[in-house]
Amino acid sequence: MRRVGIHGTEPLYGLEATRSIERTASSALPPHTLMARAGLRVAELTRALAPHARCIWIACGPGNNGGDGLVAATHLQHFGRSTGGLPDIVVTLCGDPARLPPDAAHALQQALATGLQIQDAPPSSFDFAVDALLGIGCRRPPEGLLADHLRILRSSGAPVLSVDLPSGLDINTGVLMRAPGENPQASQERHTLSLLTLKPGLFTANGRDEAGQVWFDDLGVPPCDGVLAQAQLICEAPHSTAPRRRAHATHKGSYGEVVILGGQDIAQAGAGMTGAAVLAARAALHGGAGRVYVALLGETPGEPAVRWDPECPELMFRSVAALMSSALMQTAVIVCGCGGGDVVAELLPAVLAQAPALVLDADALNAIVKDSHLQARLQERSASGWITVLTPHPLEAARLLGSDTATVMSDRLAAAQHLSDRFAAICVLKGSGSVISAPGRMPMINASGNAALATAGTGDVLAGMIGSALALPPGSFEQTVQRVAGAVHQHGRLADRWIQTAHAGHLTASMLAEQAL
Ligand SMILES: NC(=O)C1=CN([C@@H]2O[C@H](COP(=O)(O)OP(=O)(O)OC[C@H]3O[C@@H](n4cnc5c(N)ncnc54)[C@H](OP(=O)(O)O)[C@@H]3O)[C@@H](O)[C@H]2O)[C@@H](O)CC1
Ligand SMILES: [K+]
Repeated sequence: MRRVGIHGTEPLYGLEATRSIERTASSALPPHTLMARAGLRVAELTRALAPHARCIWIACGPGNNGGDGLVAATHLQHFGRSTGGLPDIVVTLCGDPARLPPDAAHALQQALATGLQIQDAPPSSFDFAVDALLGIGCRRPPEGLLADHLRILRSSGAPVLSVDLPSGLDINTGVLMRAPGENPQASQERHTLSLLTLKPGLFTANGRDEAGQVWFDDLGVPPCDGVLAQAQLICEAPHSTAPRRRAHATHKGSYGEVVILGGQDIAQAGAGMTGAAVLAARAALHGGAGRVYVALLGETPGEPAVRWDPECPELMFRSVAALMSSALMQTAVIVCGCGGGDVVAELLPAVLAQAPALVLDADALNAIVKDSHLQARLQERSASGWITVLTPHPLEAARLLGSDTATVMSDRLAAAQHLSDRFAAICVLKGSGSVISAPGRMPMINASGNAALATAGTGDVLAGMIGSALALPPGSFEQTVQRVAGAVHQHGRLADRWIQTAHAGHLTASMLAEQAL
């Protein structure tokens, strides 16, 4: 058993693949072996997480997830007896014992034979709970007595260990089907022990919040040949642009150029968004790009409102006209959008036609939604081997796909992949558990980051960091995708470090940009 999210990458298996691995492993082992292993692991983790608990509630459901809970309860009761009777183990079972599936029916039989009693109701108070109500067999919102138990479990505030998946969480999408009237405690300590496979739903959409700390045990089953993972979890940056990895005999030209095109001036409709472009530019610079340029949109020709950034004098400001006629359009990574407003639409035909490496964010994405010609130009870029990275948040992704946010959030992996396939681009779908996809490749889910990033401007910082990652000398397309994933991961890691080092106050985007390494 191990803690997940610290090192390397992890394959994530959806429902079909997990069922297939389960079938193959079960048929090669004596009956009930997998459940016996699963229940023992749940009991061991429970003991490790709650060594001083006086009352542990094990809430079992009507399927094999409940069977895991029954095996765990049998072990915990045995451990308790050998250590003087504590903790008190209270087991409930939602479901008709006569209709349990064979593995769970066997687990019940064994449990009763050791003297375990099944209670009619949850304990009035408990200091640790095991959620063995529903696992990968959940297809609809929890209902009946099971929903009642889930409500009690999630509103109690006591720490919870979920077996395999938090009950009601969709294995593939991470969408939580809530019990009616459920009022979860956001501060509740949560753990999930994923069995046999790690599942994509644990790491995106509602998954991160519901699962808490994820643990994994493969139940002694090696990865199966021929069973395809649905996604890959990125727990560590695959490629770093950190300066400490630089060779000695290099110079600024070795680390490429980034141009930020955005940051609408306040003279434009009275809505100034200069800060968005500056944040992206600072992030690109701190992220390691050799030279960073900024071209602000909507300034009066000949009278640039912003000539330099006193807090970051390394940034080089250019007028849009000078930039658009310069060789930078071909040699630099162009990051286009960040606070660009409506003006950006006028520039996009030239940008799409000239920039071999392009990151499109925010207003640039919205402009593309409105113009089918721009969409066609965007699609055509990959034929020349040009790189485009789209960085939508869920609403921008919905607009690009002609759907709505709820539909995007109902299957984030599919939405990102759909965008990549449709526009022949690398897509970073932002939000909890950002998804990185590319045409014809397995999507990735980023494991780093936290709610400290939920503040204005952090998306601009990400666009700048991606720009600096792409500014390195070009590699294969696969390397490019990995660099984008590395930048996304690093962006999340900065926020993780921020909360781990107990900084006072909120993380702002400019602080984030300064640390972008
Ligand atoms: N077999 C093995 O090798 C291994 C299996 N393992 C474990 O088994 C788990 C999968 O077990 P599973 O397939 O029995 O599904 P599970 O999640 O327990 O639920 C099915 C039951 O719940 C019911 N139900 C569904 N939705 C409901 C709702 N909303 N509200 C109320 N009821 C609802 C559903 O009823 P039905 O839909 O049939 O009417 C059915 O009775 C897996 O996650 C892992 O923990 C591990 O030990 C590893 C080895
Ligand atoms: K569960």
